[in-house]
Parts: sequence; structure tokens; C-alpha cells
Amino acid sequence: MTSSPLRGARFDILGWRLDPTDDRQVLADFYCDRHGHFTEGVRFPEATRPVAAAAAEAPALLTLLTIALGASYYKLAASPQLSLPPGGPAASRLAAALYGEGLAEFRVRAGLPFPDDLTLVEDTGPRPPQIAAPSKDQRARSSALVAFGGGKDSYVARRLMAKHGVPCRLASVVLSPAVRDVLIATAPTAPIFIWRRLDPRLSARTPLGFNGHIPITAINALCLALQAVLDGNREVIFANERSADEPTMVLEDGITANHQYSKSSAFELILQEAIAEAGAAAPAVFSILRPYSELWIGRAFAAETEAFPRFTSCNRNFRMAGDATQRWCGACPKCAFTSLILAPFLSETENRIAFGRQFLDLDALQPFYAQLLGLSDHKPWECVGTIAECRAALGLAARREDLSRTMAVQHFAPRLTGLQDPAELDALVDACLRPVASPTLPRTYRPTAEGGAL
Ligand SMILES: CC(=O)N[C@H]1[C@@H](OP(=O)(O)OP(=O)(O)OC[C@H]2O[C@@H](n3ccc(=O)[nH]c3=O)[C@H](O)[C@@H]2O)O[C@H](CO)[C@@H](O)[C@@H]1O[C@H](C)C(=O)N[C@@H](C)C(=O)N[C@@H](CCC(=O)O)C(=O)O
Ligand SMILES: Nc1ncnc2c1ncn2[C@@H]1O[C@H](COP(=O)(O)OP(=O)(O)OP(=O)(O)O)[C@@H](O)[C@H]1O
Repeated sequence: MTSSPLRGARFDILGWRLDPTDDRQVLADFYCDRHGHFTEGVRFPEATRPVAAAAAEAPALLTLLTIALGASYYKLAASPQLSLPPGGPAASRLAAALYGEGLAEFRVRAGLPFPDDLTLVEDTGPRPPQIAAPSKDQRARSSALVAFGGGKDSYVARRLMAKHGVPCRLASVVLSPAVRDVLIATAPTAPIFIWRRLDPRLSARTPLGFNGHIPITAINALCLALQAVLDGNREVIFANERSADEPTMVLEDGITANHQYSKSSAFELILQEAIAEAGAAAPAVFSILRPYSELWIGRAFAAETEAFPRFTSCNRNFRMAGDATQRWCGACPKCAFTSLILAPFLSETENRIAFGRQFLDLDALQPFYAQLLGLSDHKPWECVGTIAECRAALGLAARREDLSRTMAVQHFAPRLTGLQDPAELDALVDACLRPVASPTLPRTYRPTAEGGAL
């Protein structure tokens, strides 16, 4: 496949420039030897200052964003040579991570070589300048931006930040008015919106070349970091859980591919180092949910009753085309995962408010439950929890009178021997609910010895 006629030879991340016609927009430029030039716009319409302020105070952060945005265009021809704009060593490591493991799913599913055959060409020209740290006074007035993606994790992250007494504003990145509308409908308070405008040649109906998944959370994180620079927020909070570290698929020789790579703790560390290198004006970016599992989050989310009639984790809602007709499609891995992980913690009434019906009984979801429970080749290529915690959730559901007769419990619980012994199940649940040490999380946000319950 290395010699596929769809592949190019070279992809250049050219850099960013301020839009001369719009002081709220930055433009990122790319060149692919197979498909020519591409430009993506990122707009910060609600920021308190024009984007030139970020260009002056944190130019290297704009470079990092440009590197992350390039993945959408790079994937069209998956060239073996990638040239970078000037930046430091941490920026190069970020690029290697994004275009390597960050594109693992894309490469594996497109039949391209993985581990990749990528060579990075670093630009040794002058690096973007370092800017002095903001004053203590500026930091004292700080507040946080909390990423909002419409689902349960964002709600729990927001709740944790409130518990820490930090004033927060929700912020979302959108590519279309349809997705903005879903986020408004699902959010507890109106988010700030950051708008990406893909190059029209990428979003055209006929694909130019290869297509596949990109490390989207990295793009969202860097968009929010720039919004934070413009608004003076010192922290950008994500809701990436420890479960995102489990790979989606194990390939030969123990090599792994993870759909959620840019949500993983390994990537978060690389991102933090690159942001620190970008200068003191850049905010701290971290995931407040890093010590916790999806099972822990499911339990915490059970307290978010205001969210039940609003939230959605079904990704049909987040397609640019806006082709979702209901909050939950009832036919995808995310619908299966969310219903399973919340099952032990929601009453029958709450489940009806959240999902409208009992998903554990839906025929269409049974193959996805099998994948989630580790009963097939690999987990779904989606944002789902670990096999262990899916098993724990099924075991807890089996203990509940009202859920024990559902199709998923009846079908799968007897096939999972670990769920039959109460002591073994208790131990599994306990391991899933216990927070783990998370070096990427600032000390003040780390869980208490008691387990960090909300
Ligand atoms: C909503 C969704 O799940 N989309 C994935 C889907 O794309 P689809 O064609 O069904 O719809 P669109 O998202 O509207 O994309 C249209 C095309 O545009 C390309 N594209 C989109 C955004 C972008 O930033 N760059 C792009 O090039 C896209 O490739 C389509 O051709 O399938 C795609 C291929 O597998 C996925 O890449 C789409 O995923 C979106 C980028 C997306 O936002 N997905 C998140 C819901 C998601 O997967 N989040 C992960 C985070 C993983 C991570 O490491 O960051 C998660 O929560 O686990
Ligand atoms: N469009 C977006 N803009 C900004 N942040 C986003 C966006 N989509 C997702 N995120 C953030 O990325 C992280 C991972 O997304 P994820 O989909 O796991 O979270 P979620 O939508 O809150 O929960 P769920 O797992 O129920 O879908 C979260 O912090 C989420 O807020």
C-alpha cells in the first residue's frame, strides 16, 4: 500500500497568518504536492480581543494549532514527508505524535503502513518569540474555559470545577450551524463558540483522496487555548478520562491503534510540554477527569439530573451536515456504550428521560455490546470506555431486578465468567471506581485520598 496511487510525496505545514479582512480570524495554510494549497480559517467571534492579540502574545500557540489543523489535509494523500514550520523541540514532538499515533486509526483503516513511514522535516529558521509571563495580578483574576461537547463527560467536568470554586465558561468548537444548534440545545449554559471553516475542497462531497479519522481533541484543545489567551483565562479544562488510554485495537507485535489517541494521557503530556514551550502567555490545558474511569463518570453523572433531558453522546448529532433527527440514533457504538455505562446508576424513570427507551433491549445494539464487552476482534472505533468497565457495568446491571431481564444482560452476562462470582465482580467494580495518579493534573485538582467523590 506504500505505493498506492493516491499517496503524495510531500505535505508542507506552511504556517498561519492573520486574516486581513477579518480581525477575529486566523488562517492556516498547507501545501500538498498532490492536491495543491489548502487554507483553513479559525474564527473567535466572541473573544474580548482581536486575534492579533494572540499573535502578539502567543505566536507559538498559533503554530501548534496550525500543526494540529494540518492533519485533516495531510490525510488526503498521506505523504511520507511532512515539513513543519519553525518551532521548538516540543512542537516537533507534538507533530510526530499527531501525525503518527494520532493518525493510527486512519492509517490502519485505510490500509496504509502503520507504524508509519513518516519523515519530519524541521524548519530551523527563527522560532516564534517567547513572551514574558502575565503579572500575578492578571493570574489572580483568572477563570477557566471548560470544553463542552454535548455529552456526560463535559457535565461532570463542569461540576468538578464548580466544586473547586473556579468561575468557568463553557466553550465549543464548531464546523457548522447545525452542530452549534445541537450544542446550544444540550448545554446547561450558553457556550462560547469558536468557528472552524474547513477548506471548501476538503468538505466537498467527493473525497479528493484518502479519508478517515483525525485527532480532533488536539484541535479543540488548541482552539480553546487561543480563546483563553484572548479572554485572559488561565486554565482550559477538558473531560478526558483515563479510560481513553485503552487502545481500540492491538495489531501485530503489540502495536496499538487508539481512536481516542488525542484524548489519552500520553498525548496530554506531549501537548502540555508543547504549550509550555509556546510561552508563559499560554494557559494551562488539562483534563480534570484524568484520574477517573468512565464508570466513575457514569456514577457522577447520575447527579446531573438537569442534563438527562438535554445531553447527547451520539455522534450522529455532531456531523457537519446536521443529519441527525433525534438525540440518540439507537444504532451506533456510542448509544450502546452510554446506555451500558449509565445503566447501573439511573432509575427506570431517569433512563426513560435520558434515552426514551431501554437500549439494553434493542436488537441493533447487541453487536456493539459484544464489541464493548471484549467479545469480538476489537473495540468499536469510537469514544468508548474500557472492556473491564463495560463488564463491570453489565455485572452491576445484572444485579438490578429491573435490568436483569434485559436482552443485553440475558445474552452477555452468562458468557462472562468473572461476573458470576459476587466477590470477583465487587473487586472489578472497585478497581474501576478507584481514581489513579495523574501527573498531568495540577496538584490542587487531584482527588482526595477518600476517592475524590463529587
Ligand atoms: C461526528 C463524527 O463522529 N464524525 C466522524 C465521521 O465523520 P462524518 O463523515 O460522519 O461527518 P463529519 O464529522 O461531518 O465529517 C465530514 C468529513 O469531514 C472530515 N473532517 C471533519 C472534521 C475535521 O476536523 N476534519 C476533517 O477532515 C471527516 O473526515 C469527514 O470526511 O467519520 C470521520 C472519519 O472516521 C471522523 O473523522 C469524524 O470525526 C470527527 C472529526 C469528530 O469530530 N469526531 C468526534 C465526535 C470524535 O471522534 N471524538 C473522539 C476524539 C478522539 C480524539 O483522539 O480526539 C472521541 O470522542 O473519542
Ligand atoms: N466541539 C467541541 N468543542 C470543544 N470541546 C469538545 C467538543 N467536542 C468534544 N469536546 C471535548 O472533548 C472532550 C472529549 O469529548 P467527549 O465526546 O468524550 O466528551 P462529552 O461529549 O462531554 O461526553 P460523551 O463521552 O458523553 O460524548 C471533552 O472534554 C469534551 O468537552
